[in-house]
Amino acid sequence: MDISFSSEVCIERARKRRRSNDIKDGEKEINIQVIVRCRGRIDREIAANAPVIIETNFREVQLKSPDKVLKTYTFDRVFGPEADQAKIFDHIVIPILHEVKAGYNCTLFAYGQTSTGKTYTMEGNLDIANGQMNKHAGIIPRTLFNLFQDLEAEAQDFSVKNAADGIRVLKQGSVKRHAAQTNCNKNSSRSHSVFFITVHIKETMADGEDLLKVGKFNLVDLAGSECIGRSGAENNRAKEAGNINKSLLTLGRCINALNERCLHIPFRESKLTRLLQDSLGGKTKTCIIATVSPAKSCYDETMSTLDYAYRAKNIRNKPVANQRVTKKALIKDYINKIERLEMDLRATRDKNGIFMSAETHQFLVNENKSRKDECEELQKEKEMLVEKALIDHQHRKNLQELQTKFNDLKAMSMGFGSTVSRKINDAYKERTKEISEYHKYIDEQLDRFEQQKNMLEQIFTSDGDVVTTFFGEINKLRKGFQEAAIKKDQGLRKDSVTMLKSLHDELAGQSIKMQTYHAKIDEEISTLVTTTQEHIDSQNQAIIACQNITEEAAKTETRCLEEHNDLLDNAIKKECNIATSLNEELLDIIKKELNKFTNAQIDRLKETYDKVHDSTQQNGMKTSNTKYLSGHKSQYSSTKENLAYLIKESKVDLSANVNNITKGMSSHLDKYKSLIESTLTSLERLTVSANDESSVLHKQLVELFKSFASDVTQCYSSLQNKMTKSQMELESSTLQVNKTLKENSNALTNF
Ligand SMILES: Nc1ncnc2c1ncn2[C@@H]1O[C@H](COP(=O)(O)OP(=O)(O)OP(=O)(O)O)[C@@H](O)[C@H]1O
Repeated sequence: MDISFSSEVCIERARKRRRSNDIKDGEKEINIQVIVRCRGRIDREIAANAPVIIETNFREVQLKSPDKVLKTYTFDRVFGPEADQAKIFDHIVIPILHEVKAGYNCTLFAYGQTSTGKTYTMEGNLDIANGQMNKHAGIIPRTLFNLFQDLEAEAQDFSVKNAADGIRVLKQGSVKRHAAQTNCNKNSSRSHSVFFITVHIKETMADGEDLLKVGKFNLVDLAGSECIGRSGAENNRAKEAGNINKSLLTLGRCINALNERCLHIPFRESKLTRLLQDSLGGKTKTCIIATVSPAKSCYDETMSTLDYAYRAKNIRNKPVANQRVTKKALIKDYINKIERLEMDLRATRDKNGIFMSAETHQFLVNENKSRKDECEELQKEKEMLVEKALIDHQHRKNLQELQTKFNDLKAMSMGFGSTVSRKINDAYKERTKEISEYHKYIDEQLDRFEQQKNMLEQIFTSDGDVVTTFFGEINKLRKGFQEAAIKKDQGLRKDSVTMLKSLHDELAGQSIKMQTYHAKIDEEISTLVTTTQEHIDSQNQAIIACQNITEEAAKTETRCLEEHNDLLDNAIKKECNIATSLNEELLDIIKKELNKFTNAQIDRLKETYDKVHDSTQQNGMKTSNTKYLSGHKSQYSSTKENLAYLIKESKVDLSANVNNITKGMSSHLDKYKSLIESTLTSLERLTVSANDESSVLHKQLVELFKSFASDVTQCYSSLQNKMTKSQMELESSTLQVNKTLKENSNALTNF
């Protein structure tokens, strides 16, 4: 259970200031301030000879084993066992109090394992002797004393009369705060405590108008952060520890989410984080005091506390000073609030409607409507994102197809390259073959020439001149032929080389083009893949955030409906019980009255009869007036019979009436019950379809209750009519009986 106490301090500064001096907020972002306080060893640790593993040094904490430093953490400030309560207050709290007095909202909370000194730091010893606080007094009493010291110097007007008054408020709260013994701490706090101090500072302006500056100081003493097993908490203690762990776990998750700059911070998942929402990443100035034990036995918990605190250091808040308001505006604001609360109270007392004022109901309806709108917007956004995701999917598919095509192209181009080079090789081989064949042919021709030359030389040896001339011609021819052959060969070679070169050049160009093309496609595809991936990632993130918000909204909505449902449920049950007990009481009264009446009538008749009988006997008229008496006797007995019949009839009538009333009542009661049951069923149905329109739910609830109220009124009025009718019938029967009795009595008198 979370407990919060509240106290208000109002400081009036008579100092006159000009309006132009108002502080304008810089709205700068600042980190949460994180302080570590390590206490000395407590008796239990000394008795167990627990070695000390922590060393503190101005801004550093070192976790040590006997011979080496295991880990070093740096914080805004670190205090060791030598730092007493006064030092902590002077160094940490005094600067915060200045901010509070300047109109900022500030939060200071103590976090740490059980028995590390959170409560000692926040509350300490609350005793006051001779108007002075104890030297072990913690931050809260010192804050109160400090504020009231200020008041004694300058103030004239305040709501909490003095520091002792404030400490009394704190003590009252502390009594309610659940404390129990665990393995680690004799007097362990099993809940979180939040002490709010609101300081109103009045300043009178040059024009005589009063301005109020409001600063709030939230002092939070969290329950121990230890794990259940280690603390030795059992049964209910373990359950408490579970709840504590849940809220501290949520606090840790919020700190992590803030640290990682996540879109969604799960503040609403626990009451503690809902309370501290503005203190974590909000407009409040926040300071965390992490308390640790120096003992080795607490090594794991100390490390976890220091890690937790270290993460919190990165959270950034944007403190904004509260607007100064005129006294009138503030009072008007308070009056409005009080009026709203009074209306709610009246509505609850009168049990009219749904136990809340129409304004609050309207406010809830509006809130539900805006939630519904928000849900619809989120739904639309979700649909849009799903659509986009589908497009992305298609995009991906296209990309895959493109990739396949590209691979095919690549394979094709590689195939083409190898075909071309094979063809070139083939052509080259062919040409080489052709050239070598040509060479062979020329060589053969030359051989033939040589043979023919030799032959002709033999034939023409006789005529030297002719032969010489002939051979000269032949040689000329041969030379020409050789030259032509060489030329032809060269030409052929040159052509082949040129052709091969151009083919080679063309191929090289093609290859470069191909490579460029490949590179370009590669680049395009990788860009496309990266962009698509980024796009998909961001869409996925947005979808997750959207889902979280939607789930959160749905949860809140369901919780809200459940609360309303419980409220209505209780109201209906209460009404039903009242009606049943009223009806039963009424029936009882009627039955009793009827019995009383009937018995009285019978007694009276019996009495009259006895009197008559006695007087007849006493007067001795039995013998002399036998005839006369027997006449009267028969008249009397017939009158008696008549009377008995009349009484019987009226009794029958009365019991019929009672039956009728009972029947009517029980039928009304049944109707009433079935109405309540059907209302409950509709409520359950409405709760089940919590995602349905909340405003419709509200309308239906209002309608149901209207018809319920009119049915109840009808039931009561018909009941009342029946009662009146039966009362009238009773009266008339009574008159009839009285009349008959009178007649009987007259007859007896005459007799
Ligand atoms: N700085 C300190 N100097 C002297 N004694 C201290 C100091 N800090 C804590 N102690 C003592 O240690 C014991 C445990 O402290 P305290 O009850 O404040 O722990 P806690 O962290 O609030 O524990 P829990 O989470 O179980 O409530 C108390 O007896 C307290 O007086």
